[in-house]
Amino acid sequence: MQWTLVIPLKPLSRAKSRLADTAADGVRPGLVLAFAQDTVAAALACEAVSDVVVVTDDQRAGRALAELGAGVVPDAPARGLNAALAHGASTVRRVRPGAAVAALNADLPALRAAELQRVLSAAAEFPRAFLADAAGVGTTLLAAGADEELRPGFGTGSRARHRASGARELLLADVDSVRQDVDTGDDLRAALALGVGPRTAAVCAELPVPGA
Ligand SMILES: Nc1nc2c(ncn2[C@@H]2O[C@H](COP(=O)(O)OP(=O)(O)OP(=O)(O)O)[C@@H](O)[C@H]2O)c(=O)[nH]1
Ligand SMILES: C=C(OP(=O)(O)O)C(=O)O
Repeated sequence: MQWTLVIPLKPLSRAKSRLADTAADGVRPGLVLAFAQDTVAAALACEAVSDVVVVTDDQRAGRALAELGAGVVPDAPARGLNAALAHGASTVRRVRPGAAVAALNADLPALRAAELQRVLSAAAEFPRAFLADAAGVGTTLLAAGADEELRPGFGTGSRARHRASGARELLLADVDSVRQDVDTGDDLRAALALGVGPRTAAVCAELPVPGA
């Protein structure tokens, strides 16, 4: 089964406020962009991924991610993360009705294509399925097969919300790189320990990140 990934990205200047103590205002937008570039590059390298659509109003990020091969859709609803994801999924399905779609966070700088492949293969067994984040509270991926609405419920406590919505939780071992989202300095250190992509590594080399 081939998937279209829908990746939401806030305007860089407002994104990842919880990383303010790790990356100052002057460097944080570049770090957030590097996370998104490494996420998109790994996603596009996954055999189960036919294409990637980024939902963002950020011009700089849109250009950089299009250069990697992503499609870019403006965040037309401007009503937050879940509205952006629903808009991305419906934009994909206007062009390709019945496409299998999966929402993936843009803050997965350690993402490995082979691990994403395993998650998507497992997701293909269910109408809707999701993967919990490393903290065990949130979600990093929500998948909807052909003819299923995505019905995204991302945000604080989304693991319980997605489970309650009837989506199947994927209980997989050895997919840490798909679970490791980066919200805080500790998350960044955990991602660096897993091994981040080249763009994040380059930005982090300039940061005073203990453990880097
Ligand atoms: N297009 C779009 N993406 C969003 C929006 N809100 C969050 N995102 C993205 O959704 C993903 C998960 O969001 P969070 O992990 O909470 O990221 P964040 O909002 O930048 O982080 P904080 O400022 O620390 O809360 C990230 O890829 C964000 O860039 C939104 O309103 N529109
Ligand atoms: C967007 C989410 O959370 P966080 O803001 O913790 O990344 C989520 O886990 O659904």
